[in-house]
Amino acid sequence: MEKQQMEALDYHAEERRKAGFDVEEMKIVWAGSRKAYEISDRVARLVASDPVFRKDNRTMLSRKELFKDTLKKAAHAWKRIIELRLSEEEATKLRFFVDQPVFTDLHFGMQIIGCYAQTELGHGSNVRGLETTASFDPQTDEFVIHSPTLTSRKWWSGGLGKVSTHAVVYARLITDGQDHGVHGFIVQLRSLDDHSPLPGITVGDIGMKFGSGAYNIMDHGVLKFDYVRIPRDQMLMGVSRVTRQGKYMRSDVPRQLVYGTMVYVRQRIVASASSALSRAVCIATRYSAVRRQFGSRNGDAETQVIDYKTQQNRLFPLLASAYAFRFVGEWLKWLYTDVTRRLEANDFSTLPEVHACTAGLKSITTTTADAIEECRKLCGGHGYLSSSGLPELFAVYVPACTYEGDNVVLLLQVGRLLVKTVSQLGSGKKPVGTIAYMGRAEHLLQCHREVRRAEDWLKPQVIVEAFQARAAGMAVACAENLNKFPNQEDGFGQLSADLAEAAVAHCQLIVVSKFIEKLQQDIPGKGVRRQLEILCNVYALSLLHKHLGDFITSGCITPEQGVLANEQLRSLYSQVRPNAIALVDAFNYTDHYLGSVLGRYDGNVYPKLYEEAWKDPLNETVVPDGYHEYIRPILKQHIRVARL
Ligand SMILES: Cc1cc2nc3c(=O)[nH]c(=O)nc-3n(C[C@H](O)[C@H](O)[C@H](O)COP(=O)(O)OP(=O)(O)OC[C@H]3O[C@@H](n4cnc5c(N)ncnc54)[C@H](O)[C@@H]3O)c2cc1C
Repeated sequence: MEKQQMEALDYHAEERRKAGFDVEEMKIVWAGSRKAYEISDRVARLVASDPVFRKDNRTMLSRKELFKDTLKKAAHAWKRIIELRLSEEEATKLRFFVDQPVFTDLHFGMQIIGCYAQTELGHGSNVRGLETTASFDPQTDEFVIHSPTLTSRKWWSGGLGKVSTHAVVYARLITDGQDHGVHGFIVQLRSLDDHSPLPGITVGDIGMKFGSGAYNIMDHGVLKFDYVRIPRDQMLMGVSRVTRQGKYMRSDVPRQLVYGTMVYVRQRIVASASSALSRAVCIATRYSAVRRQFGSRNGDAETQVIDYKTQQNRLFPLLASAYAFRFVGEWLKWLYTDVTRRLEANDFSTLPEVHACTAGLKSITTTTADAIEECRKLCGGHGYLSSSGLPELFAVYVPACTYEGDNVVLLLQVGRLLVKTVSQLGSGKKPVGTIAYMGRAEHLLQCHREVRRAEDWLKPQVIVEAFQARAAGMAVACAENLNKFPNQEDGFGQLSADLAEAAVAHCQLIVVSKFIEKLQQDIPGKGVRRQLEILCNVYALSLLHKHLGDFITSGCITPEQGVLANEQLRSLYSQVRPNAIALVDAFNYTDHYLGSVLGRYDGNVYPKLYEEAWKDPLNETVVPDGYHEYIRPILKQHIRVARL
């Protein structure tokens, strides 16, 4: 009886019954392990049931209220972590599900709060262009930090505006009048007694950012130095140092050590991409199964919009991408361990490739921003409401395309490595890691794909080779075109759009390959592997269809084979369709975390949308503020032209 009642409330019950695989087992695959799943499930429910973590009114708060609410949640999260004696993994999950990060999060129990101040008003991507100076004064054994121009003011640093007491500041190191380029310094900004700025420091918030709620929870800051003195030992002296006499010296510690941290940070970014994308896809999929438009005959129900092939063609590749990004993120965790081990053994051989690979993956997985926007459109008009959760998700996610390296700038770094690899092919130097296939470029470009029927596109080997040949073909074409320029740097500039496209092709190959490798692992649970195979093929063939021009121009497939790939893709969509709701249930998101009326687990969308509308502050009164001043005069024609 109880089950019947539950199902009566579940508008997706029929959809869930259709699933051809074990959802509980898929949840474990998604979480990474049974233990990770159990922790995540428990902590998500804990957060969802705590009224302090409520966030349904977030987009309506003023900036000040929002900032204070964020601090309150962070303090409460910390209290719960202590009271419940949560492990580090559980505490991390708790902050994740609170879904409102603040700069104090990582700092509880510490005496200072730090931020990272590199970007300036005038320069971000071009770090060499930074203007803040750190001049050594041998008389006092101090550095003098100064902002010489308007464009040298630090800008964008998260946590700087109102919260941080200290910053790692990047500035041009000057000793004895000589400029040694940009180095890091630890600078105290605010008093530890009353939080007021120290002498010579001007600091504040840079103002409202894109969207309601969203990243406005964070105090990104502006910072100006007016000859601020810091002791010499506050320079970060890992790779170079300044002696008491003011002599600049490079240490023998390899500069490549910084790569380890970078791989870690980018691995986190890729993981967040799969979280944000899966969230948007979950909302759009559930709503697409509830929403009906057209198609009713003889009094039958209208068609669920998820049954329209155009909806599937837009939605299912995004669903497949969420899984693909999850698995490439898992692989990056392994890569980080591998890099750390190699660095400890002074083995730097794979670093250029690892650097390029993580830069490129950061760039292509943060296209999630476009995917969130597509999910909003997939939800039609209601997707544009704040209560759909999608506008805020988009606004909070979209800067990921810019921070930690502008995506285009990163792709160009990958492109450079690709053409360098091509140019070294004849020298006997073997490409390694994800770029190893370049060693077979000649073979890949001559060889033809064995595809005669649509089903031939289901063979992993065929897919991988097609992606390898496309990436190799584009890199070789760039290298050949580059050779036509007498000056290489001019060539890089002129060909930069092609280089970025070649980099995208290389990175998509990595994601496809890692998905296929995941399928070679032991995957228990009825039908789970089968669903993942379908999603993997959807991911690969939808990319192939989208970039068909690249594949055909590189000569790696024929136009007829492209048509067969599309035919196969349509058949795959039909196989995803009955499993779609279960595939998003496998993300195991609570309604609290999703924060979307459209994405509710029970699909009970319309009464909740209606209810939400009445919560808007505009509806607190039936006659709005401003009626007497501005609406009534129009209606009564009392406004005189002179007053306009
Ligand atoms: C939400 C958010 C949080 C941030 N947090 C921090 C922080 O905590 N600390 C910090 O120091 N900074 C932070 N930043 C700053 C961030 O790191 C920079 O904005 C980023 O590196 C991009 O630099 P930019 O703003 O100078 O962009 P620009 O480089 O000015 O980009 C403008 C355009 O020029 C293009 N472009 C630039 N160079 C090239 C090139 N060589 N070839 C082709 N095209 C090019 C870009 O693709 C882009 O389209 C944050 C930014 C945001 C949005």
